Amino acid sequence: MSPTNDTTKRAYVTFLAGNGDYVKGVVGLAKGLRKAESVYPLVVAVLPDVPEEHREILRSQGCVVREIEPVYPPENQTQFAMAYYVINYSKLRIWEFVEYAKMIYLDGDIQVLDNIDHLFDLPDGYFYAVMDCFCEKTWSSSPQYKIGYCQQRPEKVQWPVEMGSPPPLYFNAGMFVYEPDLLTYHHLLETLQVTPPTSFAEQDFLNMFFREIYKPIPPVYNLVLAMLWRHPENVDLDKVKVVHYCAAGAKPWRYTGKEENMQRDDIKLLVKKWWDIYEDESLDYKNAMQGEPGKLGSLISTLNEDGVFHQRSAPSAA
Ligand SMILES: O=c1ccn([C@@H]2O[C@H](COP(=O)(O)OP(=O)(O)O)[C@@H](O)[C@H]2O)c(=O)[nH]1
Ligand SMILES: OC[C@H]1O[C@H](O[C@@H]2[C@@H](O)[C@H](O)[C@@H](O)[C@H](O)[C@@H]2O)[C@H](O)[C@@H](O)[C@H]1O
Ligand SMILES: [Mn+2]
Repeated sequence: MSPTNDTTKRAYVTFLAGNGDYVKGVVGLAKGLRKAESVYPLVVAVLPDVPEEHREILRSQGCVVREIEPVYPPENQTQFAMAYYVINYSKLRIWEFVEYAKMIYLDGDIQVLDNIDHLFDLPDGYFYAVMDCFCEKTWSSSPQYKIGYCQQRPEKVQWPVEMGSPPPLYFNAGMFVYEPDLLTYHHLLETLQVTPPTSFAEQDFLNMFFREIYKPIPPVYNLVLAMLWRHPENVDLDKVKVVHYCAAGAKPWRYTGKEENMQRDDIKLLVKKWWDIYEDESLDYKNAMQGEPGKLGSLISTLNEDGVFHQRSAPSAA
């Protein structure tokens, strides 16, 4: 289906929980999208525990702040790969944002280094995301990890016939292109309540739920950092548009360089890129809006329901 070309119904969306330091990740993301000259707003879905002071910081950076209620998986004894993953089920609320027809979800620990607005033009009816990697210790309880199989290099270790068919293509849920829709939203929540949780929480659940319409997009749209040491042959750093700081110790705002792989030159370069954007005051919303009109294209600001000005591109002449 041809995608909606109503640019007012397109937005980026991220998720923020807690009163900790992930708010820095979201500020960095908002500034990175501005540096990449994206013409769409960034919606931030915040849990009730995000303090008003953090919400104000996000509004002052031009974000549209939307409070969501938490989503919990059914009672379970699951050991998540990371204990805090349980809060990530709340990401499912973004299917309720039906004032938008097409959204690109980005984790708060993601940075956009190059304009990716063209992804909004992908045909409707599919779920687009980048394939993940199974080689990190976080996967150690999975059958793939135990036999050394990874979808990034399927020819390296063949999937044994006695284990049935290889797992379907599996995406990283830190970045995806999707269409908010109330029927899908209610189906997601109903299905969640009857689905036993697994180690990668909502990422596993989304992979199961959207497996029929999942379409892989190139790794330049979500560089899962472990790819740099697990599958360097699949990475061309000069072409990467989106960096996902999901490896242990890689969150730029917490970076100490002490964890495994964190002394790599490419990691140091990517962490510096994040900090350069985060500390660039010319990218602050209040300053960027005073830039010469040509710099940010002929933008039309509209007042949104939150009473926050945010930018939209002028409808293209074409
Ligand atoms: O304390 C937290 C933990 C997670 N998140 C949000 O949930 C996303 C997923 O968590 P994370 O990126 O840490 O998972 P990873 O990609 O590292 O597995 C983050 O990017 C944030 O957007 C948050 O806001 N506060
Ligand atoms: O709640 C589960 C999370 O699962 C994913 O992170 C994982 C995955 O990328 C593994 O492949 C890595 O090994 C690991 O480090 C990393 O944390 C998503 O990025 C995150 O948004 C969220 O869905
Ligand atoms: Mn992440």
